[in-house]
Amino acid sequence: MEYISTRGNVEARGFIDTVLMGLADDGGLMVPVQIPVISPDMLEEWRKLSFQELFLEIFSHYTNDEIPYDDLKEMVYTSYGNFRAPEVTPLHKVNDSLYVLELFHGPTFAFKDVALQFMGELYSYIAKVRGEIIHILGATSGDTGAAAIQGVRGKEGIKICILHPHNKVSKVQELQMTTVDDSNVLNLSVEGNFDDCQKVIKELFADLDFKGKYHLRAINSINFVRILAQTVYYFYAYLQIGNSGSKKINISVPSGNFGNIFSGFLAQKMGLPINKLIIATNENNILERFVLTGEYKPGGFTSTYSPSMDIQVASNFERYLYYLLDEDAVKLSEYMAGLAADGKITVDGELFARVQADFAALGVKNQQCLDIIGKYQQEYSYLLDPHTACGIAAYEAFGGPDEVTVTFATAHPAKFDEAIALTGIKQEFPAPISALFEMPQHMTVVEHDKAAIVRELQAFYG
Ligand SMILES: Cc1ncc(COP(=O)(O)O)c(C=O)c1O
Ligand SMILES: N[C@@H](CCOP(=O)(O)O)C(=O)O
Repeated sequence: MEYISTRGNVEARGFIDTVLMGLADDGGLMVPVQIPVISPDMLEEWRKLSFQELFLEIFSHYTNDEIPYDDLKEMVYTSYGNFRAPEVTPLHKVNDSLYVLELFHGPTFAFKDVALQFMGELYSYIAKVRGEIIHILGATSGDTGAAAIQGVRGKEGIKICILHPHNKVSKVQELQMTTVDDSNVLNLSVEGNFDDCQKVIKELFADLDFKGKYHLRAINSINFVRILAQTVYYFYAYLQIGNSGSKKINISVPSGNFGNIFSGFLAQKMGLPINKLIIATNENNILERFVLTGEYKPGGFTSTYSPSMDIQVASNFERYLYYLLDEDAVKLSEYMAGLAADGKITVDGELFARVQADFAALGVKNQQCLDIIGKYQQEYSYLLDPHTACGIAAYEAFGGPDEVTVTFATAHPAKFDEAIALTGIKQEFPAPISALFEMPQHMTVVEHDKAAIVRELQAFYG
């Protein structure tokens, strides 16, 4: 398997080089030359596999034996050894038409742990066997940063710098990142929003001299390995539901940077028969507007009760557009140039019809999000975090009578008590979260100014 850029100007390369490249050197995103297709018989075989075994099967189609099987296996088992659920991502049945896939049993209580605990092991492995210097640079609206830091803290040969928007992440998210005192971790708290943080890091990755000189590596979903690791739980959820009779299976995904739902799109292309892929967003509803109107137009940032999804510029939209344009890198580059020049992309006609066939989408208002949390607590004694609540609202909007919907629970409610408290519900924090409130914090507050951020990075990476 080789990997190329959505923009067509990067020579094809293997798995490890793709991981190391992160953002493609031509400013695009790396994708496999050909997506492997899993036959229905093979899928049936996979039904009996554990999460870890499924992970190994899926990755074997992508890694070209660049990592010996036993090494990969060890990384996978180590990555999920510290999850609080033996199934890694257990499926919780709410009622006959709704399941919740709990993706929050990792060390930082959010779905990002699933891919990032593995990426921590992978980067550590690459540092050892290839002698590569690993200087991670990432942007976060709260969860990616916490999971990535946890995945690599204290690891030899690795340094990590994470930019988060100052005072725009939840208190628990901030504490998870900033109470880590390992010397290989730097937290920059940027006066701005997540889009501002992501824009700076993308500019730095696109500056090939800077990227090369400081050995910058990506942990955000611009890195294809993040997307691939996230496909595993789509397969796992689908196969765990077992025989749903004649019912079709939908998946509802709280969405922001479009990485998680793109993993579902990839799983579908690999042959997983998902019925509807449902995009759930909050009031930053750029993705809903795209699915409803064909216009993708970032702008009008709003702070909401689901802050991790307060995102306007969705990184992986480019990967989807590439497939929508039938893998035509020239056309894709024209669309992206149009986005840079006009601030929007519009698709119509047959392309727009395909978008509407690929996704359903709902932007959930703040009050509706709180109402859903209250309703599920009252009716099912099941406490949702505000991101998951958006996913449930979208299930309620799009789930059909002959369908079962799996909604992804992307975070534990304890991470977002600011919103939960507004519903009047009092929750108990898990011990590792309570402990954070007693620990000293380490972060540097910086202006939203690229030059100031670069100075911090130069001093840190050396
Ligand atoms: C809790 C939570 N839910 C949903 C999302 C949205 O996921 P994605 O950015 O992959 O669309 C995020 C952040 O990305 C998140 O942290
Ligand atoms: N919500 C995310 C935003 C970054 O998304 P990523 O999937 O590209 O890492 C976060 O928690 O930081």
